[in-house]
Amino acid sequence: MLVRLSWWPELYFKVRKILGMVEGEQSEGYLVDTQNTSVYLVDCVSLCGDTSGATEEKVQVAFTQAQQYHPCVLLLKDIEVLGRDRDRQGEDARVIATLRQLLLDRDPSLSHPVLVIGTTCKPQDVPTDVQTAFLHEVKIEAPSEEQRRSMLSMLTASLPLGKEVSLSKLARRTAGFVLGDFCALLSHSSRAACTRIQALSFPGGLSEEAERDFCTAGFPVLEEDFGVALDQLHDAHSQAVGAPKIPSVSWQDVGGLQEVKKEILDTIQLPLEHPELLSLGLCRSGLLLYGPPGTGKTLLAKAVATTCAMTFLSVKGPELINMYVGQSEENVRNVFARARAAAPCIIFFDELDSLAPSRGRSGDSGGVMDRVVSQLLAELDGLHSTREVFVIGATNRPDLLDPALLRPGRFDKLVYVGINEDRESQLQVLSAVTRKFKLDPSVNLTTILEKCPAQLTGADIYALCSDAMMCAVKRKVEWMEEGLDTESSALILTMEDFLQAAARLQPSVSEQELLRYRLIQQKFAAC
Ligand SMILES: Nc1ncnc2c1ncn2[C@@H]1O[C@H](COP(=O)(O)OP(=O)(O)OP(=O)(O)O)[C@@H](O)[C@H]1O
Repeated sequence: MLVRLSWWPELYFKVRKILGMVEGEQSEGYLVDTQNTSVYLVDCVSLCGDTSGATEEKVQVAFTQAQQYHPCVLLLKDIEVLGRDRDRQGEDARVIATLRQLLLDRDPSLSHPVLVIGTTCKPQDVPTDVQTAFLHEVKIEAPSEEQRRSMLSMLTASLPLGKEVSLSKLARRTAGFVLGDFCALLSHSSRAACTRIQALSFPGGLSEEAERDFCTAGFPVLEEDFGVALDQLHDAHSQAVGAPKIPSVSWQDVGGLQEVKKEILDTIQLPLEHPELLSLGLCRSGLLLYGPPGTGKTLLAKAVATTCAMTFLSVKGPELINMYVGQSEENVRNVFARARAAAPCIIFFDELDSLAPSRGRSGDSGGVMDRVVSQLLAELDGLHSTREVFVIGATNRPDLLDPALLRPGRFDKLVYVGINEDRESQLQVLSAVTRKFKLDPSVNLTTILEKCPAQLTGADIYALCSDAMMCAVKRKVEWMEEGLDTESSALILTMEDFLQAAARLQPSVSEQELLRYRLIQQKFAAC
């Protein structure tokens, strides 16, 4: 693939300067330039032999071959794999020495040298002797919105796009995406377009040959196809250690919790809207939501991200813990790096207590958790220089957290998210959850709540509604079997569905647990 160097201006000017091209010229360039410069691409994995000698020989051959094409760029992909022994733990001194020598020894008689560019996504794994043999080090950050737009416009230049497709909008929705992600986005969108057209025009399916002809003829990719592809990619990403994504939870989806909403918005929205306040250096970047499970902590954080048009990176504490030495700390570092790349961003740490328990008490022999907590503290302290990344932590057990986490400048704002104990707040939640349902006119939400236990979390009310929905679905299926209803008619929930569900509803937080949470709340309110 051609890589447009203007996306990475620093790299662009260095390459042009070294290749002897006019310095400071403003036109855009490609890695494969028009001035008779070739790129000789070598995947370093293919250079790894069974023995040090074999690897050394392959490396030498690669350099000799590149020399034949000069002036050229020798692009060594994933250079960190060279100079590692076979189990990738220790270093292979022989290969490192050879590579260093090849990098440093250039034929001065050549007017245009072979320019060696090494690429890596793990700079910490590149042996120091190899790293220091390179003259320049260019860190390629995740592309900005403008660069993403420019990438999209180049990659879609030959694609027939629907009129309503806005590349600027797509660039805004793809914070944190890199070039590879855009290539995947395009192939997923084309596939979605193909599936859509086939389903519409050829419901019976196509023969293999007809399908090939159809694909060759081309078809327009619409905004909805990009939407499908983006959802697929975001889902795939979030299977790994979370990927930033702008959620679609509105305040209407959150019932009650007015006070908590206000506290969060004051902490996050105010500094974003009034950056002049930031210059005083008094802004918070961390907020801790605590309270019983299912009270809407995650939902609240998502709603804030949606309202402030921020990307949302959700990470569950245990997901970051890894058995390999140093990997857990690196996972923590990566989360913050991803968030910075997708700024403005909210990092939501769910189950924070499992990621940052009190140090010295976690009981793991290698002190892994202590190191993770220290890394997390360092990253939180570093947030003061990156103004657009906020951290929201959520936990059911704030008493288990390392106290250093709650010091000023870190998670210094604690907000209790409790269960709904009065019918008024329960009604607000029930109205929010049933907002998108089709209800029979006989449904009276207040009467339903009177039949429910006195103390309910948001998740309990959600369970009540999904149970009522199941009753309605069962009834509809029965009616359809009897020929009394059709699949296309809307699913309507009746009062009877809700009453059946209410009779079965068990509160998820017991009286005893509630008492414990109240004690915790009192303890932290007094701090
Ligand atoms: N205030 C609320 N308004 C509407 N729905 C709510 C509310 N609180 C909770 N819910 C519903 O309950 C579900 C679970 O809530 P959520 O995951 O936000 O709770 P949580 O406090 O983060 O739980 P946990 O501590 O177990 O992670 C939500 O998906 C939502 O459907």
